Amino acid sequence: MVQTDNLIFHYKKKENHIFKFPDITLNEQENLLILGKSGIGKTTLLHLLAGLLNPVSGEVMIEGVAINTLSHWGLDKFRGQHIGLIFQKNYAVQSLNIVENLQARLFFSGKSVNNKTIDFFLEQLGLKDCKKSKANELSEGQLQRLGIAMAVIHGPKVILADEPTSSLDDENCEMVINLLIKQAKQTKANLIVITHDHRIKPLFSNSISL
Ligand SMILES: Nc1ncnc2c1ncn2[C@@H]1O[C@H](COP(=O)(O)OP(=O)(O)OP(=O)(O)O)[C@@H](O)[C@H]1O
Repeated sequence: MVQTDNLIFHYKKKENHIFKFPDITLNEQENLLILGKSGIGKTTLLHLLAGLLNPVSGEVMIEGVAINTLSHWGLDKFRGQHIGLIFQKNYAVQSLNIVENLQARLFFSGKSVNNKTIDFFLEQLGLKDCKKSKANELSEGQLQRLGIAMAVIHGPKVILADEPTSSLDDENCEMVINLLIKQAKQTKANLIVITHDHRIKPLFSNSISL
């Protein structure tokens, strides 16, 4: 479950540029697409939802926990266990191969490393043939799909995706969104995608525009 209440934010260096975000309420298994033009604050909202930024006022509740009340350490732990983040940039460890990156992700979220689960995601995301390739040997599209696998492999309750399809062709775009929707359904998670990629709008029944 995800709920926000009166979220207001500004960056320290831009105190007169105030963001006021619409309230979001997502019950179990509800997904949301957040649309909006470049620079409107989509990534900012996603970072507030992930607790990477602190609101000036207002609250973000995830699975009944007001995440902004957690300690720095508590928030890191909560995020590692319950939130799957897909960034515009990929944060895979460059010197590790695909399988090692996924093993590390599972290890750091406190989940047992299950090679069957890893193989399942590699198959679904079309990464099986390059599973021994290091991250720095992958194409942009392959890196983006690795980022998606890293975000969902530990079964988070909330999946937050920032432009997950920006470097994907039409075929991979639909495949990735369908996989995210399927994964969210399987683990009864909420999926929130922010984008200005209008190809994915028909795949969501629930959307807001900033
Ligand atoms: N760390 C920062 N410090 C100051 N201003 C920032 C910072 N990050 C973003 N901004 C500003 O906040 C505004 C919103 O940025 P944000 O990245 O949230 O927009 P966006 O809707 O995600 O854009 P895009 O679709 O281009 O990724 C922009 O004007 C941006 O310049």
